[in-house]
Amino acid sequence: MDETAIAPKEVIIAGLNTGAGNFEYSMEELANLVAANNMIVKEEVRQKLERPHPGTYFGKGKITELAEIVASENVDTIVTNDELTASQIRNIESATKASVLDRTALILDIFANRAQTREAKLQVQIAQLQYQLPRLHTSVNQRLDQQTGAGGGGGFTNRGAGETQQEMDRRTINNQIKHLKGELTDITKAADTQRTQREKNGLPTVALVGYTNAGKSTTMNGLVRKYGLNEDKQVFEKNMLFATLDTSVRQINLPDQKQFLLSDTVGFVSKLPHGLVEAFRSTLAEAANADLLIQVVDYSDPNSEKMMKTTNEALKAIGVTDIPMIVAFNKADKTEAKYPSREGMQLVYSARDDASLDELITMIREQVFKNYQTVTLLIPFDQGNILNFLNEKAHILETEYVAEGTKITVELTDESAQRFEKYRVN
Ligand SMILES: Nc1nc2c(ncn2[C@@H]2O[C@H](COP(=O)(O)OP(=O)(O)OP(=O)(O)O)[C@@H](O)[C@H]2O)c(=O)[nH]1
Ligand SMILES: [Mg+2]
Repeated sequence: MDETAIAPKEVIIAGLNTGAGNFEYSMEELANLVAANNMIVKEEVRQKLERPHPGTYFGKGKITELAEIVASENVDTIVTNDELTASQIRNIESATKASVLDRTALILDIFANRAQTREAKLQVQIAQLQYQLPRLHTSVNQRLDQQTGAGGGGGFTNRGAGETQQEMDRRTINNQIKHLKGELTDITKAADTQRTQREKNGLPTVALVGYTNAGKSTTMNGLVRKYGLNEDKQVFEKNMLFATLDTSVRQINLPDQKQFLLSDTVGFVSKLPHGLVEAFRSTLAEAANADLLIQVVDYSDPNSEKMMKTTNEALKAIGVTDIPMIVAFNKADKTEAKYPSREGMQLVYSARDDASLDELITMIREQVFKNYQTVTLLIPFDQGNILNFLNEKAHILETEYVAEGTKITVELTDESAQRFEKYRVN
C-alpha cells in the first residue's frame, strides 16, 4: 500500500488441498490478500490431505517443514488459506514458533484498515470480536501471557484462574458486541428509512455488485460523470482489494427525464468470512433490494469465471436470488475483445469508454423502464400543476395547444398512466 511507508512484512502462506473447491485459485487469492495487507510472500507451502488434521490442521510432517522454514528464512508469520480453530492456531504456533494468521483474520485485518465511515468500522469491529470470541487466549493473548510469565502453558495450577479469566473476557466481549450492534442498528435504521423513502419516491434502483477490484466504482463514476444528478459526487476507486466498504447511492438522470438510483457495493472474494457477511448485511441490503443488478466482472483477469462463481455464491448467501442481472464484462480495453459488444443481458465493455457506458445505459433502460407506455393526454388549462409535474418528471414527446387545454403525448409508467387516466384522449 502506498499510503503506508512501512516496509511489507515477509510471511509464509500455507494451504491445504483437500480436493474441494479450486485450490490453486484460492491460493492465488490468498497471495493477493496478503499483498493487500502490506505483506509479502516469502515462501509458499502446500499439502494434499483428505481432511484437515483436527489438532494441527496440517499433517505432522508439514508442521515440521513449516518449523524449519520459519527458522531458516527468519520469518515470523504463517498465513493459512482457511479459517482455523483456536487449538489448531495454538498448536501450530507452539510447534513453529511463528504466529499464525488465518484467512479470516487476514480479511478482517484488511477490512479494518480500509474502513472509513462509522458504519463500516462498526461492522468490521463486530466481525472481529465475533472471530475472537472462540479464540480467546490463543495467539497474541497467549504470547502476552508467556512474555509476562503469567503461564499460558496450561499446567494444572493455572487452570481454574485461567478459566475464570476466560469467562470474564468472554463476557466483556459479548457486551462489547451487543453495544456495537446497538450502535450499528441506529445507523442502519436511518439508512433503511432513507431507502424506504427512496422507494416511496418510486425511483427504480440498480446495484453494482461483483468481485473486488472488478471496476464497480469506476463504472459508477463513469455513469455519474455522464448523467449524475451531481456529477462531482465521485466515489473512491483504486487498484486495490476492497477499496469500497460502504454502499454509496447516486441518482442518475437520463436526458429524457427518466431517473434511477445507482448503488456501489462492497466487493466479494471467495471464502468471505461468515461473520463479515453477517456484519455487512445492512450494507448489502442495497443490493438485496435492487430492481436490477449489474454484476461487474474483470474480463481481463484469467480467473474471471471463478470470480463470477464466487460472486454468485456470495449473492446467494445474502439471499439475493431473484433479481434480474446484467453481466458486465469490464476492462475489455486490456483484452483483444471488441467493445462495447452486447449479447442479450451480457455486455463486454470498458468503464473508461464513453460508448461502453452508453450501451450499459441502454441495457439498464430496457430492464428498468419496461413498464412505460406512450399516451396522449388533454390537460385542461386550469390544471397547471399537472402540466408542471409532467414537464419535470416525464418525457414529453409532443405538445399542442388546443381550445380545451394542452394536448401532450408523453411517456408514462403504468402507475402514472393510471393516475392521469381521466385526461387520456388516446
Ligand atoms: N484498464 C482498465 N482499468 C479499469 C477499468 N475499470 C476499472 N479499472 C481499474 O481497476 C481498478 C479497480 O477499480 P474499482 O472501480 O476501484 O473496482 P471495484 O470493483 O470498485 O473494487 P472494490 O471496491 O475494491 O471492490 C482501478 O485501478 C481502476 O482504474 C477499465 O475498464 N479498464
Ligand atoms: Mg469499489
